[in-house]
Amino acid sequence: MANGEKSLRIGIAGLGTVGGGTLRTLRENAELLTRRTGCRLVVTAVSARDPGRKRDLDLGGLRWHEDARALAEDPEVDLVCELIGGSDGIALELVRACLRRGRPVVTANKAMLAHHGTELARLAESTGAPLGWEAAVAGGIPIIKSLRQGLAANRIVSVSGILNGTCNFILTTMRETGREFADVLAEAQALGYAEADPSFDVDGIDAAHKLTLLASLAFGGRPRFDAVHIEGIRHVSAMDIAFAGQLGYRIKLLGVARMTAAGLEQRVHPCMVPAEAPIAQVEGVFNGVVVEGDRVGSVVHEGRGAGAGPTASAVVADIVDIARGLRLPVFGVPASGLADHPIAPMTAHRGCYYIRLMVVDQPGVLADISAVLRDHNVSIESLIQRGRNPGQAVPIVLTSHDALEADMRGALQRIGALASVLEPPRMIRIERP
Ligand SMILES: NC(=O)c1ccc[n+]([C@@H]2O[C@H](COP(=O)([O-])OP(=O)(O)OC[C@H]3O[C@@H](n4cnc5c(N)ncnc54)[C@H](O)[C@@H]3O)[C@@H](O)[C@H]2O)c1
Ligand SMILES: N[C@@H](CCO)C(=O)O
Ligand code: NA
Repeated sequence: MANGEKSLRIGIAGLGTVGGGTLRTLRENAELLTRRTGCRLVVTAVSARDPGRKRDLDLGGLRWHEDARALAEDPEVDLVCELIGGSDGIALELVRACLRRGRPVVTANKAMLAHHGTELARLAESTGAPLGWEAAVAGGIPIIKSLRQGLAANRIVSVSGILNGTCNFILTTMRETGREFADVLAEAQALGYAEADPSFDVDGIDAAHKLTLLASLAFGGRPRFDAVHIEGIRHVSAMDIAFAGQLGYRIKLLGVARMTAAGLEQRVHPCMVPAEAPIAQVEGVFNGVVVEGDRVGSVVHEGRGAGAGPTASAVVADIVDIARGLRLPVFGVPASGLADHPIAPMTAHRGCYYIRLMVVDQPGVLADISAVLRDHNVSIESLIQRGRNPGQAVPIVLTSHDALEADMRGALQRIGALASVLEPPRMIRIERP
């Protein structure tokens, strides 16, 4: 607060989807926010890359910084919102500079926190500067507050979620319309959901950034992005979406973190989830996170995970916390106490699997495939082979009982090498969150 007057002066770095939404929310809900915090939340300074760009925002009377890092030094700023993005570069330099001098920071930047979370948490703790990051995971869903505060009594068993709105929008639209992947991606980009580099969305990287942070908070460990098993949705085909429907499943890109006997399992990949499960009902750009606690049981969170309004909702909530004087450890425990959990390799994962093979329609093919599965301890739960096309390619779909990933991979390698199997096998894990 400046000179004892009841105001908190905010500097915003980055005036894109989230920065613009934040400025608007602070202005349009100003009176309400003042009543809730007891002080005026007033934007005094901004920085964006292109001062000449036409924006639908009134920037009159605001201090303009060519270099966002100047916000860390601006004497008319008490709190900085870092809404530029990118794991390194200006965003990281700005946040470091603010925390070093004890200036509060609110950020939506999951990439930066997934890569530099431990360092930034230590820095924040060393100067006592709050670092808010509710907007970084699942946009408007208050999942960070839920884990850090509401569920603080629980030993967390698992966290599973739809953490990328772009992928969920694409998968939902593909299922509903039968449209192509690339066509739907362009629409998600136009709607402001996608990352600057949309491969971050569709290759699962953005979801992995968010999972890294949720796992850190849930299990009190250092954020370990490098230890997440990541697969994206580029290879999910219309045929697999249709078979999932026939089997009573929907395909979702899930992030799952849980503590197993082999260590912390962190994985992001397409999953088949039962169509009636709460997470399967989370559609379009919505995100959903299911937390399993040892006391509370299962808690389901759902809401908008991307876009200007929902993300600004989370950014401003963090500003409100800081204005109210709330100070909480960045990852739920003091930074010096963050554990170094052993990491479970993906080959140690156990679960059920969907396998689709394109095979030559001829006698003996199924016998060969089931022999390989038997040799690798994989037990078949169900099998679909519909239609006939003698001598030509037909799909065979199998689902397995509980199996070890290492066994499944071994089996698929041998099955893929059979002369009667015409394309690389497609495998999608079945999950029941
Ligand atoms: N869009 C969403 O729905 C959403 C949701 C949650 C989190 N996020 C995160 O929020 C952050 C911002 O995302 P966005 O969607 O608003 O991106 P955006 O591209 O719309 O906005 C980023 C802004 O930063 C500005 N910028 C770039 N380099 C700069 C520099 N050197 N100095 C000052 N400004 C600079 C750009 O000009 C742009 O206006 C990212 O970390 C993103 O991952 C976005
Ligand atoms: N690109 C992200 C934005 C929200 O973090 C998504 O689609 O979910
Ligand atoms: Na959130």
